[in-house]
Amino acid sequence: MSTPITVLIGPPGAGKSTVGEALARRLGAELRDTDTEIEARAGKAVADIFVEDGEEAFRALERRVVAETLAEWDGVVAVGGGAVLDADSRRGLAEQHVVYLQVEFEDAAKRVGLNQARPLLAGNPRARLKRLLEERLPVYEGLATATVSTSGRHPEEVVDAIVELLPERGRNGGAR
Ligand SMILES: Nc1ncnc2c1ncn2[C@@H]1O[C@H](COP(=O)(O)OP(=O)(O)OP(=O)(O)O)[C@@H](O)[C@H]1O
Ligand SMILES: O=C(O)C1=C[C@@H](O)[C@@H](O)[C@H](O)C1
Ligand SMILES: [Mg+2]
Repeated sequence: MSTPITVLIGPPGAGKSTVGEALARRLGAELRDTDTEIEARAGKAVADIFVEDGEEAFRALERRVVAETLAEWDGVVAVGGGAVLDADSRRGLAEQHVVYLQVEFEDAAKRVGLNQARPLLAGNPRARLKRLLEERLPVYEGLATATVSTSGRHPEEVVDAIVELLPERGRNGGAR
């Protein structure tokens, strides 16, 4: 059994994957991005899982990957934006050091773009993203050990802010 150094949560466009990579590099640790792990296991992109198997199948796989990752990973973790919607995953996250990456709506909209493969935003991406941010805000805030704003900050500046807030073990790159 291992414990991640920290777990990044936040909505699409918060920069979990980008900042997660940069944070892991800074700490000399490795990143596990649950979306990437799900894609590896399913052998297809997240968007294709949504289309071919449905969101429920995606969420079931996500629940398993989150549980296994929290139990076995000792580096940095980035969880999919909607992983916090699952009660079991929330219970697991409640025992972790969790950084909520905050993003203003306009920044998230710009970062996500309109052409990218984000199945939950299909249809009317701006309206869907706005509602998603509003609905999930209390869930992200409720799980956060620390909150870091990403708007107007370069990913490396976001990493600076996270490192400041990490417990001692994290700042040593996970050495105990
Ligand atoms: N601080 C930042 N400033 C500007 N652009 C950023 C920042 N962080 C990430 N980006 C850009 O925003 C886009 C989305 O970032 P990323 O994929 O890391 O978000 P995410 O939170 O992992 O989203 P998802 O939940 O969909 O996986 C990428 O093109 C990335 O380069
Ligand atoms: O916010 C969400 O619900 C999602 C975010 C992405 O990370 C992916 O996990 C997927 O597109 C769903
Ligand atoms: Mg991501």
